[in-house]
Amino acid sequence: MAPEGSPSSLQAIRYTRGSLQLLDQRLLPFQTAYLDVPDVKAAWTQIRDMVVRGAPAIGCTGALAMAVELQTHKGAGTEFSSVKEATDYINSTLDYLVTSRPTAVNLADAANKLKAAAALAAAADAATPSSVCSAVMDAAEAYFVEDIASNKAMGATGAAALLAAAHARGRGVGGKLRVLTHCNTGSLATAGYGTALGVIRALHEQGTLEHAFCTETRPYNQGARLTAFELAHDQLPATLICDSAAAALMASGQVDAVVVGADRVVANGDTANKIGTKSLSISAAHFNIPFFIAAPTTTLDPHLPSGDHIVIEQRTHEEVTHFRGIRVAAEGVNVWNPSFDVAPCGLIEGIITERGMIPKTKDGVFQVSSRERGKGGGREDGLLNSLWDENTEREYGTRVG
Ligand SMILES: CSC[C@H]1O[C@H](OP(=O)(O)O)[C@H](O)[C@@H]1O
Repeated sequence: MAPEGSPSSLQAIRYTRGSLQLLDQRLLPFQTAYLDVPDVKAAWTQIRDMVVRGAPAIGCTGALAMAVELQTHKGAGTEFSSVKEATDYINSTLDYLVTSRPTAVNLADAANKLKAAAALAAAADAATPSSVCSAVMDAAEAYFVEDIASNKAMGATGAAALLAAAHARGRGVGGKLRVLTHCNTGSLATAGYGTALGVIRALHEQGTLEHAFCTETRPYNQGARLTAFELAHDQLPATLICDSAAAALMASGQVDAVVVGADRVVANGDTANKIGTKSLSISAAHFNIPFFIAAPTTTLDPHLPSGDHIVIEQRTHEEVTHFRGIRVAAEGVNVWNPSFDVAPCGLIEGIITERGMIPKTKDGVFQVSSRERGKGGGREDGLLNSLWDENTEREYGTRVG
């Protein structure tokens, strides 16, 4: 099962019922290799080691790993002796999965939706362990397929938003935009097409992209290794810059808009994203360049009031001191390596989701609420969105991680 729109060489996730493989993104762009994911334990390690990365891709991987484990190791439910045994196993396994990386909310979002699917199935009159497991596998597959549909919808909304904001500031080249992005938010970070990079793809498809700029995104180099790979693959006009060159590029007048992804958008619109995003939002504000977030509603976390509540993942020293196993920093120095930082809501022009743009209130903050995640909201609800409603909010409350 591969959502259409993700070319095979850019397919981060390969799935059919009972089989899950991940493109090992640590080897890109030098080597294309897929790793099997036999169960949730393997998925936990591959997410932590960033074999797969990118908030939506992490959520999809976690959901599909649960599905594969139930199908191949639990006999699609026949191994459980009761409905309670099945739901208890599913819930505890999903809780373990969420501990692999704390900042991106998508993994917790996927876990909560699969728990909701299990709870709904378990409450049915003729519930059996197999019917509960089947509901969870269906929910996991729906989560995967819905992600690419979300990205396509976001692309269209985002392209219109960037054009309007840039033109309102008298920016653009013959109506076309020069757009700067950070990290990797494309097919390699999602089920396909991408979030912020999906907006850039949509501009290109509409003939309104003048040029794309991507930052290298130290220390994991998602930009230099992954986004540059995607832009070259799609033959988009693109230039790679060092992270430290972003403000100078803006000062040179070559940037009409900035669009980045997200790992967690909280209630007031503060947004956690790859380290360096805060700097970009401050520089964009200084140069009066519109700064947008593109994120599916699976990345919204209305339970946290503001960005200072977001857990920021700290990663290894070696990510900074070494590159592909070769030491590039002096011995004996300490390292501080937060993997994310928070763009303040006041510097964000708009939050682009598959349900449209989340508007800013008059006092310069956003009101991200669970209603963006539940029924309605402009896009035909898939299975999972119909599962996520106020009851689920009450029952599962604040997310883990
Ligand atoms: C659409 S991907 C969102 C987000 O995830 C990336 O982080 P990582 O590569 O560490 O998983 C980056 O922050 C992207 O913007």
